[in-house]
Amino acid sequence: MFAARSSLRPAAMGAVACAVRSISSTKATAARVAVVGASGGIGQPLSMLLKLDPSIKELNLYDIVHTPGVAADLSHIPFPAKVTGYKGADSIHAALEGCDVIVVPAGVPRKPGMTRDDLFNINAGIVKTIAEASAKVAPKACYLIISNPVNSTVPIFAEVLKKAGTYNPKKLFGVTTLDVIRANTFVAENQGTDVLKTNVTVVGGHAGTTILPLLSQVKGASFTPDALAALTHRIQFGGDEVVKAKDGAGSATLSMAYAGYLFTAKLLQALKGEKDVVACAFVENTLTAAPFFAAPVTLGKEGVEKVHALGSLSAMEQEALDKALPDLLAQAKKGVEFVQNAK
Ligand SMILES: NC(=O)c1ccc[n+]([C@@H]2O[C@H](COP(=O)([O-])OP(=O)(O)OC[C@H]3O[C@@H](n4cnc5c(N)ncnc54)[C@H](O)[C@@H]3O)[C@@H](O)[C@H]2O)c1
Ligand SMILES: O=C(O)C[C@H](O)C(=O)O
Repeated sequence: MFAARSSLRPAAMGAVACAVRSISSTKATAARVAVVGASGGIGQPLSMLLKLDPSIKELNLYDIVHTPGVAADLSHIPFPAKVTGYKGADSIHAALEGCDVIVVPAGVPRKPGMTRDDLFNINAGIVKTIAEASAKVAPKACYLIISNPVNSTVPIFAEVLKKAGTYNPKKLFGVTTLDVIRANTFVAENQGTDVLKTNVTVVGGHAGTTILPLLSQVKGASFTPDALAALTHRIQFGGDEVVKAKDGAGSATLSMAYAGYLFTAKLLQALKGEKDVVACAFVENTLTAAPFFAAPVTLGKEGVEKVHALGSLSAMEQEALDKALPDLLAQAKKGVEFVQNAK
């Protein structure tokens, strides 16, 4: 339980637009943010939530399709961010240039029966192209990777930046906030507690059994052994629940847009100098043998300020962590080799 309640629910997420708007007159606007994959199931609602954030000055929407329409639509919402649509590969440099934060929900989603790793063959190339453009025109930006499989796409992004000589491990994040908000929802339901006061730390990776909710650290909670096993499984396979319910029409989009916005908003607050901003994210660290591992992170003006230790784990959590590490290592290696072997 590292994150305070406010750290996962920024004030601007009062959800009611007028409440958000009332903040806009009091906060200086500054940030330039790009969304890559802005016309997709996640990209559109995420872009809308970002448009409602008064700390954003410019919102650049890039995709290979439809961005002029999405941008025109969002531009009529009366918030400060200037929204511009960029469509097609020729415009990616213009879209990313000068951005402080680049959020990446580009690529194909799962269908029932698929694992996230099954998306690798298509999404690895997409993410590599975006990383190359980022290294060229926005080498100092923070990069927030949503595209799956996150356990491999983040190492791909890092490897491209390393090749270009622009990699800064403090500024590359795999977005695992959806695992945290799912955990909060399911735990509060199970415990009969206020979901707005529930904060679960989720570490590890973002795929099945690599997702490790630390339920032993939830303050005040008490789980039966059956509930513990069922909740852990539901948090780990929450994505599959949505994929199955959508029945071929994709994976989580709305909850992911909310999660993506939440993490972006936290980062923007920290970049502006706000202190003690903590959120879980999949970042490079030495907590385990895996090169990237989701953990609670203090965010600061330069990105990652501090990666927190995992704290004490139950025997079940330690066992799950030990089992997840070979998968995390293999999935990271697959990403790195994809870039190293590319022509
Ligand atoms: N990290 C997470 O927790 C999480 C949660 C949900 C989904 N996802 C992943 O996010 C990705 C997007 O999901 P979605 O439901 O929005 O899919 P979607 O198909 O609805 O949208 C993807 C968008 O990416 C665009 N795109 C494709 N190639 C591109 C390129 N080269 N450059 C820029 N844009 C490109 C498409 O045109 C489309 O608009 C998937 O890989 C999905 O698995 C991750
Ligand atoms: O399940 C998926 O494929 C999408 C996403 O990673 C999720 O957790 O919902």
